[in-house]
Amino acid sequence: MGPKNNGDISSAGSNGTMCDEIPVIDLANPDTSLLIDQIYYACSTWGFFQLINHGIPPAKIDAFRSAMCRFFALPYDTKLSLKRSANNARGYFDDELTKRKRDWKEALDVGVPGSRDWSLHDLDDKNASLDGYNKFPSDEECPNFREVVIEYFDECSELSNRLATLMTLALNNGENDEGNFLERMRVAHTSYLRMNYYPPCGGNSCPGSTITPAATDDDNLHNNGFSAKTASSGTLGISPHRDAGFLTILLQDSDCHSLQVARFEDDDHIGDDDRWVTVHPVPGSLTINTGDMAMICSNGRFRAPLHRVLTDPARKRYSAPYFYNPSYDEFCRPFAGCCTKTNDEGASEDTEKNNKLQSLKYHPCLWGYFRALRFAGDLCDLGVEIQTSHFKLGSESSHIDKQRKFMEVVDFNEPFNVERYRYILESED
Ligand SMILES: O=C(O)CCC(=O)C(=O)O
Ligand SMILES: [Fe+2]
Repeated sequence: MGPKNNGDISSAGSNGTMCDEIPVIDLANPDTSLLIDQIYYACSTWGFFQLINHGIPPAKIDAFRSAMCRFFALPYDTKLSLKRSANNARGYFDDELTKRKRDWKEALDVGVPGSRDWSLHDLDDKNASLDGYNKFPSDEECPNFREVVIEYFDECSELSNRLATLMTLALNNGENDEGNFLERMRVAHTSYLRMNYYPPCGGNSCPGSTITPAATDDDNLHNNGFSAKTASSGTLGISPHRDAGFLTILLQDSDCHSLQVARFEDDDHIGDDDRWVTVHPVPGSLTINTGDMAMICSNGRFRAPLHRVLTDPARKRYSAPYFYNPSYDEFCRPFAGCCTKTNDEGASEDTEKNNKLQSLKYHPCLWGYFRALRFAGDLCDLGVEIQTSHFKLGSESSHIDKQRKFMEVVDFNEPFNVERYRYILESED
């Protein structure tokens, strides 16, 4: 059971309904049980919160932010030379598909090396992993970029571990029953940091482009080959999606209000503007959200919230989500503290506590399989995108069987290749 008290009166109306601002949580709060209550409330209602006093030194954030701007200002050809490919999920790209639609942005993904040793050459064989190899610009092309990004990455890894611990405490009544899961994730996480650049783009015109965004996805709208969709409120930088991993730490510009969170989830009305609440970043804060794996581990108590990004008609926007992900071979399953025990596990001994718990809602989900399918779906159309709903008990999804077959043949120390596994992956769902 989660804490009783939502712990954040600024986020709840007097009648218990939510106000339309995502909660702000102070990580330096010395009252740990209040902090845990606040995290439970935020993750189970919005799935989003803004974190202040998070402990990452402002100087490291500033250095990282300016390195990111320097990178995107490089000549297009230099960035293209770092392009990710069908068998390397890491690198530069400007053609991402979210929900099978192209986004209006450029991005660079870097992730924890397979060797977990940043001092090796990026293309060293020991650095191979399911997500591939990092592709940093050279020091001549972008001085100090690599060091600064790695420093920020390491800070995010540490902060993520701290947040994941608080989240599991929140789900287990303040008891750390999930120490093994947390420790496996700490030492073998497969996290990556995405740097995003959203060029200015208004409803009907995008500077630098003579073409209007209200075109089909396949039209070239930008000299980089972008295509865009329009929401009634503007062009979408990223279509509505949920983050796949355990949690995300998002660094965003505080003067751009482009990130929106779905307040109500009803797939029939996902495009309607009244479903979306804009995040107004508190200066110095980081925006945290829970992902699909946290939703499964929490047996559905934590939300993996839908969110989207609008472009801005006048301003450039930079953002950097750090996705904290489990080990590829981890089967994420609902924590014991969130589920009723079955009779043979001793439910009768603890009936009162059990009555407050929920029955098991999800099958275990192999993170490496989920990740591989999301990446494959970013690049090509494999059919319906994999979702946590495919792992719901009773959903009859073929993914349960496919992930078992995948686990039997996959080598997580090798870059993922869609074609090699297509015979398993192609979906009938
Ligand atoms: O740019 C943002 O604010 C959010 C980015 C995001 O949601 C993502 O990359 O998954
Ligand atoms: Fe996201």
